[in-house]
Parts: sequence; structure tokens; C-alpha cells
Amino acid sequence: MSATQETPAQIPVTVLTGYLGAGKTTLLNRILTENHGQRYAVIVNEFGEVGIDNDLLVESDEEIFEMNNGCICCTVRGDLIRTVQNLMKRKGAFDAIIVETTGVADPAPVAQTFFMDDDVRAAAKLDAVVAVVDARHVLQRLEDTQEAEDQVAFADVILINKTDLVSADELSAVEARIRSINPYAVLHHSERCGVDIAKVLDRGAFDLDRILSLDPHFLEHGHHAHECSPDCDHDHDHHHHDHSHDHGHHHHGHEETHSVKSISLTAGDLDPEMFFPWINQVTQIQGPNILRMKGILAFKGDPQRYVIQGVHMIVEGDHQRDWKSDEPRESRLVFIGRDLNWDVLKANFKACAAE
Ligand SMILES: Nc1nc2c(ncn2[C@@H]2O[C@H](COP(=O)(O)OP(=O)(O)OP(=O)(O)O)[C@@H](O)[C@H]2O)c(=O)[nH]1
Repeated sequence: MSATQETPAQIPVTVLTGYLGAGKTTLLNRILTENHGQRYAVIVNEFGEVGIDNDLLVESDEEIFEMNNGCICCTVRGDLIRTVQNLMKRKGAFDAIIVETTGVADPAPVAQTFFMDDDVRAAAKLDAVVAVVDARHVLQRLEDTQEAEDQVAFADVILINKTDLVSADELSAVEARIRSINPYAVLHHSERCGVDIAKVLDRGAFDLDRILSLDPHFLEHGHHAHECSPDCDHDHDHHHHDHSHDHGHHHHGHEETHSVKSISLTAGDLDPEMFFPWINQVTQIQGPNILRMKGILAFKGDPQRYVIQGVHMIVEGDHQRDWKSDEPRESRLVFIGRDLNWDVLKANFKACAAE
């Protein structure tokens, strides 16, 4: 297989990666709202039972395909192949594809899909793997999670985001560490992903020859085997390939991932007088274990949806837009983290319900 078998008809694909809360959705929102004259189809995968990411994306005419099946590492190939094939039936409706991967995914299998499936390969070409990193938290993540390192290692373009949260010295240390893992990627610094979109998209940056020089086994199916979580409902459907392997049940240094759990909480209208003190307390006390928190909330008597998000102890919230008349007023909150006491979180969230 050669990296130069492209035909002009191939649609460029950008794989957007980055650890939980790094700023992928922020970047995507910029891409979807900026006036660049390109039409993008967006494929989103989520980690968590309640689909929230779609609701956090600003409204636009772009297409979002959500694959809400938990574990991207092993489900995405089948789903991604089918999704790309479906998109291709509507060729001409868009100029490029962006695949946003879940924050804990190893981007390798996603990138591999664009080389390994013949139909996909004929129709689409990987343009670049873009990683967004959180300047404030990335050094710690690189210490404790394999995926964070994989994402940095794998990227063609790295956006060192959240520069407002670090000093110049800290930023230099982050850059040096990233360079030590990936000396090849193009680095940009950004605040709220405020980077010229042309520096991120349509780069022609994914260089298979470079990847193969780093990882000669990249194109061997199953090379990035990992252990699936028990609730991962992937189909192990590899009929497209003429060789077999026992996919995904080796330990591969990914144990850390499996201590990361997500919990989704739902309720009706909430009492803000109860909710805010509680969420502040939870994030202050359990912040180190909360990789990510996000929610869409209905406060009693408030016509607007309230969006709350956090990464560790940093929490942000704001009104988003009016609840639509055909939309149930429901409060949804997702925590992704380690060693969190789900029962207690659930009970305390319920206790914030409005009378
Ligand atoms: N201070 C600061 N906050 C930022 C910056 N960029 C993004 N954020 C905030 O960080 C949080 C996470 O950003 P998202 O864009 O949702 O991150 P994500 O990578 O899509 O998160 P997941 O979908 O959970 O993986 C949000 O509260 C953002 O508003 C930045 O440059 N500085």
C-alpha cells in the first residue's frame, strides 16, 4: 500500500483528538461557525450514556453523526466505515469530513480506518490528525494515561490550548514535553482554540510514510489491541479483511483507562439554590478525580437552558438558549472520572430537584 494512491475525488478527513476537556468541541464550534466557505460533515463519538456533545455544539446546518456506543477504540471501524459510506452517497453535499474522537480514545484505529477499508480509502483521505491539549493539565495526563500520550504521539498538528491558564514558563515546559514525545507535529498555541482554521484543516499533513517509519506495524490489523470494557457492544466485524486475529483482549498498558468511568445523571427542573453550592463543593473536593463534568440544566422558572462544564476543579456555566417548546425540560449531568462515588453523586443530584 502506498500513501500516494490518491485521486482528486477523495474527500479530506480531519481526525480531531485530545484528552477529555482539552477543547475539541470549542475548536469544532469555531470551525462550524467561521466563514471559511467550506462545508463540513462532522462525525462525533461520545464517551458517556447521555448524548450531550451534540447539544453543546452550536446550531448549524452541518451534519453531525453521533456514534453513541461507548468505546470508540473498537467500535469505530465498523461504525465509521458505515458512516463514511453513507456520507459518500451524498457526495457534493460537503467538502470535507471531521471526525471528533472521544477524549479517551487512542486515535490510531480511527486513522487506520482510512487506510484499511477499500471503499473508504477510495472515497476519503486522512488529511491530518489534530490534537488539542490542555496546557494546564497535559503534563499530569501524560504521566497517568496512555491515551493522552498516544494522542500527542499520533498528531500531525497539535494545538496547545488554554494558554490563559499557565505561565510562560509552564507553557515552555509543556512544549518541551510535547516535543519530546512528538518532534514532528506542527505546534500552535491557543486560547479557546482561537487559531486560524487554515492552520488546522486541509493540511495534507498526515504522512503515512512518517507513521510507518515510526511504527512499521501501523497497518497491521489489531496492532493497537486493547481490552474492551464489559459494556462495550462492538461487533468484532472484520469480514472486510482477509486475515484474522483475536482482537482486543490483551493487556496493552491501557489499564488506566479502565479506572476511568462515566456516570450520567438525569432530573427534571432543579433548584439553583441547591445545585450551585453542591456542584462547587463536589468539584472542589473531588476535582482531582473529575476528568470531565458537563451538563445541560433546567432551573425552575428559567426559560433558558443552562450549560455547565468542568475539567477537574475548573467549572464554567452559562445560559445557552431558550428551551424549545417541543423539547422536554430535562437536566442532564455527566461526570467522567476516577474513584468517584456514584451512589452519593446520584443521591445528591436528585436532592437538587426543585420542589
Ligand atoms: N480557560 C480556558 N478554558 C477553555 C479554553 N478552551 C476551552 N475551554 C473550556 O474548557 C472546557 C472544555 O472544552 P471543550 O471544548 O468542551 O473540550 P472537549 O475536548 O470537547 O471535551 P470532551 O468532549 O469532554 O472531550 C469548556 O468549559 C471550555 O469553555 C481556553 O483556552 N481557556
